[in-house]
Amino acid sequence: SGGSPTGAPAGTPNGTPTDRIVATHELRVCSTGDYRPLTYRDASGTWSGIDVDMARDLATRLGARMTMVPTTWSTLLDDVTAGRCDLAVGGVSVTADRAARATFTVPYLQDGKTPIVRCADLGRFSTLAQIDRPGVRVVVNPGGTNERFVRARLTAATIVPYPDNNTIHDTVADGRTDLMITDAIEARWQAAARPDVLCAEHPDSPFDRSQKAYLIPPGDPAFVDTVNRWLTGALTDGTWARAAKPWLG
Ligand SMILES: O=C(O)C(=O)C[C@]1(C(=O)O)C=C[C@@H](O)C=C1
Repeated sequence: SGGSPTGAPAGTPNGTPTDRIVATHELRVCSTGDYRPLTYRDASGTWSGIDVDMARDLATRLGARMTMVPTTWSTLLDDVTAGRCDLAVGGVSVTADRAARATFTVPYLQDGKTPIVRCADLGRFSTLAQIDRPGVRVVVNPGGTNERFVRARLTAATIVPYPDNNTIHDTVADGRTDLMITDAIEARWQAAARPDVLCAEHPDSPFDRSQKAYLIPPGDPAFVDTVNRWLTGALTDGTWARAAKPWLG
């Protein structure tokens, strides 16, 4: 099943998730591995994170094994639309450009952008007016909504691109940069990981609001339904809470 009238695979150049999962019993999960507490790939290549555990639970429910497919924030959408994975997880924000080319599940988290600063600087970089001044160095990981936010909202501050989102917070901690603007769940986690050094500025009242969801290749509404049913259940039956506990306490 799943073939288009021309015989070419439906959905993406690599067929649909449903067809692939039925044929291979494998769930291929794209993730960047650089966004704790949601997705993390350590130096030895071991994956962890709330969304990684969630994807593993989905795979189990599908009778499939999970294979992680490393991606980056700049290439995630192309990897999904090309069908290089069946699902992308790990803090993916619902955006119009992504929704135009692929399909989001129901959202599982509300979030928003907030500064992460040296605790010694708490209160200095709280508002965008305080941040958007000459000489203020704002570090940003490329390719995602963090970059989009700072490039849209800051004109006077110096935007410092930094490629490795697993070590980017070190640049704030040791003074190479002044702050990062990122999702509150990340700001809170990084601040908790380095108490008295890194502080989340106002994570309960972020600059904007966004929703996190999982992203599915286009053209497989049956798979979207399956994942939505699983996700809706997982949010209420304790599956999400169990995945979150080791990270969020
Ligand atoms: O692109 C998105 O949707 C994200 O929310 C991912 C994003 C980003 O905005 O760059 C968010 C926080 C992490 O620091 C890494 C990536």
